[in-house]
Amino acid sequence: MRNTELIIHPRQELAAYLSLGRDYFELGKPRVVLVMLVCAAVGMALAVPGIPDMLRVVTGLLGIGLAAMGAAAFNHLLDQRLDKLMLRTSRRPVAEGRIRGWQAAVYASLLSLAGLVLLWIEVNPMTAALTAMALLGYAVIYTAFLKHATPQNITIGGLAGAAPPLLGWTAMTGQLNPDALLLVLIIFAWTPPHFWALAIHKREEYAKAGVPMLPVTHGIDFTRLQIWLYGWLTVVATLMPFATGMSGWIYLLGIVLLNSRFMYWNWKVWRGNDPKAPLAAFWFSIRYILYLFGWLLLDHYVLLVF
Ligand code: HEM
Ligand SMILES: CC(C)=CCC/C(C)=C/CC/C(C)=C/COP(=O)(O)OP(=O)(O)O
Repeated sequence: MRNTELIIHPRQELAAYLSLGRDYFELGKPRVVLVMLVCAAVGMALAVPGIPDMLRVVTGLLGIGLAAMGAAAFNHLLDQRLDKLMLRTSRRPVAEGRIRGWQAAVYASLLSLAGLVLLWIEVNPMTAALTAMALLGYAVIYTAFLKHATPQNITIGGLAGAAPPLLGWTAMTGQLNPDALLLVLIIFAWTPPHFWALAIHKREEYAKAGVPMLPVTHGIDFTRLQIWLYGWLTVVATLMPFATGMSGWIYLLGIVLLNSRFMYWNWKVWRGNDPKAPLAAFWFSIRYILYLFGWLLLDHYVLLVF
C-alpha cells in the first residue's frame, strides 16, 4: 500500500526552503534597511568631491546593511512575546515559532558580526565603532529597555535609526563632520512624525500590549500636537543644508515642495478630523525621507557638474 501522505515531493521541499529563506530575510526588516542604505549612500556621495571609490561604497553599504539587519533580527528575537500580542506583528517568524529563538539569536549574531568585522577590516575602525553603537542602540537600548520604559522611547532610540548618513560619511573619510551630523539631525527630527503617526493609528494595539507609546500614555491629542511641532523641527533641520552652503538651490526647491506635502499631512493629523490622516501621514513620511535624500544627491551631482 502506498502512503502518499508520507511522500514529500521535491517541489514541496523547495517551497519550504524558499519560505524559510523569506522568513530569515524578513527578520532583517529589509525594507527599512534599504531606505537606511539609501541615506548611507547619500552620506557617502556627499562626503567626497567627485565620484566616490565604488569598492568602498559597496563594502561600506554591505557592512552597514548586515549590521542593521542583524540589529533588526535581534529586535524580532527580543520582542517575540510582544509581537505576538499585536495584529501587525503577530505573523512574524519568531513570534509565530517558524524560526526558533536560538536560531534567530545565531542568525542575528552572525549578521551583526559579519557587518562589523567587514567594516573594521575593509572600511575603517571608526565606522565599525559607530555602527556598533547604532546596533546596540536599537537592538539593546531601544528594544530591551526604552521601548518598555518611556513614551520618549523613539525620540531617544531614533538616534540609532538616524545614524546611517553619518556611517556612510565616515566610511569614506574616517572623520566626523558637521555636515554629516546635520543629516543625522534631519532623520532624528523626522522620526517622531514618522512613528507617532503610525502609533496613533495602532494606539489600541499598543495599549493592549502594554507598550507605553506616546498616544497610549499622553493621549491622541497631545501626540497630534507633538507630530505638528516635530514636523516644524524637521522643516527647520532640512533648511540647514541650504543655509550652511552644504547644498544648493536645487535641494532648496526640492525640499520646499516635499516639506509642503509633509506639513500638509502633519497638519491633517494635527487637526484630527480625518481618521485616515495618521496612516496616510505615516506612509508619506517614508516617501518623504527617501525623496529628501534623493534631492540631496541630485543637488550634489548637479553642482559638481556645473
Ligand atoms: C526609532 C526609530 C524608528 C521607529 C520607532 C520606526 C518605526 C516603524 C514602524 C513601527 C514601522 C512599521 C513596520 C511594519 O509594520 O512593518 C516602520 C516602517 C518603516 N520605517 Fe520606520 N521607524 C524608525 C526609524 C526609521 C528610519 C530611520 C527609517 C529609514 C531611514 C525608517 C524607514 C521605515 C520604512 C521604509 C518602513 C516601511 C517598512 C515596510 O514597508 O514594511 N524608519 N517604522
Ligand atoms: C546599525 C544600524 C544602522 C542600526 C539600525 C537598526 C534598525 C533596523 C533600526 C530600525 C528602526 C525601526 C524600524 C524601528 C521600529 O521600531 P519597533 O522595533 O518598535 O517596531 P516593530 O513594532 O515594527 O518591531
